[in-house]
Amino acid sequence: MKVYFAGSIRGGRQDAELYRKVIAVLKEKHQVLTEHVGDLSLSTVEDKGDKAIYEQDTAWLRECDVVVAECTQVSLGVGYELAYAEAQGKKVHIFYRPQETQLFAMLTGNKRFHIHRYADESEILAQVRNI
Ligand SMILES: O=c1[nH]c(=O)n([C@H]2C[C@H](O)[C@@H](COP(=O)(O)O)O2)cc1CO
Repeated sequence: MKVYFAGSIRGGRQDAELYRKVIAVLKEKHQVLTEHVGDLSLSTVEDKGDKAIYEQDTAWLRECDVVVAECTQVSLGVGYELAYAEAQGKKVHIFYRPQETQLFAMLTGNKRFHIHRYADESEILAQVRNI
C-alpha cells in the first residue's frame, strides 16, 4: 500500500527519531510517501516553500491508500492532514501515548478513525507491523 505518514514538524521535533523508526517498519511492507517526516536533519523553517509543501502533501494525501499519524506531539499540520484524509475517504490510523497527552475529542470521538494507544517504542512498532 501507499502510506502517508504524518508527524509533527513545526509543532516540535521531540519524536522525530520515533517517526524514523515507524517509517522504517512501514517500509518493510509498504511504500511510504512522506519519508522526510522522519528525517532527523529536516529543517523546520521554510526551505522548499510552504506553497510547494502544501501542494505536494495534499497530492500525496489524495494518492495514498492509508494515513498513519503519530499524534503525541501536537501539530496543527497533522490535524489538518487528518481532516483532509477523512474528506478523501482514506483509512486513518492514529497513534499516541496516553500517559503524555490527552488526545483531542475531535480525533478520539471520530469513529471513522482507528485510534491506537501505546506506552513505548516497542509497542508502537509492533502495532505498526500489523498495518
Ligand atoms: O516542512 C514541512 N513539510 C511537511 O511535509 N509538512 C507536513 C507533513 C507533516 O505530517 C505535517 C507537520 O505539520 P506541522 O509542521 O504543523 O507540525 O505537515 C509540514 C512541514 C512544516 O510545516
